[in-house]
Amino acid sequence: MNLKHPKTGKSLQINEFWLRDHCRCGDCLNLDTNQRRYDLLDLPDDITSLSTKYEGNQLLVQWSDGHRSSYDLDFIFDSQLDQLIGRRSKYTSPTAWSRSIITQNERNLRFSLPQLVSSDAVVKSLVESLVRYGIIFIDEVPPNPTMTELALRRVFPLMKTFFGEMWTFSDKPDHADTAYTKLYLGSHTDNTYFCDAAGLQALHCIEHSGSGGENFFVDGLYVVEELKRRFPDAFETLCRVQVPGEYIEKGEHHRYTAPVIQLDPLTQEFVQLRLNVYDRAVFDTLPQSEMAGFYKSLRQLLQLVRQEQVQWNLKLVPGSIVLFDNWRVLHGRQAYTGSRTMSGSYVQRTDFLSKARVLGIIE
Ligand SMILES: C[N+](C)(C)CCCC[C@H](N)C(=O)O
Ligand SMILES: O=C(O)CCC(=O)C(=O)O
Repeated sequence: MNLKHPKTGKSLQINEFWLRDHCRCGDCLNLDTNQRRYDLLDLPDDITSLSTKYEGNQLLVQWSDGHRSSYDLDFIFDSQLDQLIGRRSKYTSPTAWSRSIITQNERNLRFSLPQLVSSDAVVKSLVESLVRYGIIFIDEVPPNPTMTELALRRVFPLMKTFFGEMWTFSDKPDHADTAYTKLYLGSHTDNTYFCDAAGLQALHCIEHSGSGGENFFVDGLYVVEELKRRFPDAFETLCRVQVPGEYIEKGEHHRYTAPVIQLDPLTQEFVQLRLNVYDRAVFDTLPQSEMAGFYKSLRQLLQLVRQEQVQWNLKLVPGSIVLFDNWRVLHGRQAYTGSRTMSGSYVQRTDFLSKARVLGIIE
């Protein structure tokens, strides 16, 4: 069916089944839950429009199955792929950062717990910065798990995993993982072994009496853009090759396989960087003849990640929570001495994005 918008003059060739399937009347759509009231197979496959009529900004359709629909023409024209892609740029878009860029913007990343608790506008501003930069800090948080949880729950629900909902860790071997040691941890993203890696990760240094233990953060978006520019073959390889991540301890055996870089299939925009060289399982998803190319590509990415100019080094101090996008920002830790206790939590990706969408920050 060919439509012509009476106001904009734009024309649109529309699939009639799609149009019938997007009837917004109360018989087709539960207007309270936004769920369709019918099974797709209830609609005749050969459904056609018997008559159409423009009435102002409405399109009236009489269907061959006897149904009558009334559409807002703006709804039809706005619900198309070109509009979806165009809308992405209208919302808060990410700012890729090197160390110099992020340190120049640090004032936009810091929020205080008193401000957060007393103002919804501050909550929105925090989520905006998290979408834009992928990292924020909540200051003036009493250094204990309870207040850390209170601060985080002011913005997001928490993600429960076998590590806990809120977790506290030190070098006590509570889990079979290097995080529960004093050792160095190179830049990585967490949960490459989960089907759905945590969307956000919060870390709060509750105490540290010793040396070392500085953290560092790298913007995976910035590095992936640099990889695409400088090493396009490596970029293509890391967007395609399936890399298995694995976590094994008593009573747990998680494994998930996906590319290191995930792009939006519609817009080719960056969606996720899954990079943790430590948690890689046996790599058996490529024929040996392709291994050299893969390792070359992964090494090129890791060399970019380890550049001084992209690494933001900072010491997390008691009272300040860092909250970062675990699908984008890599984090790491210098080795340390003495007693060091960290508290934190994960937030599900879907809950992060839902909050940002409800606040009108993303599409
Ligand atoms: C954050 N917390 C200490 C609870 C868990 C750390 C998990 C570390 C794991 N190697 C990964 O990268 O996912
Ligand atoms: O101990 C830290 O500061 C970070 C540990 C870490 O990288 C992790 O838990 O994933």
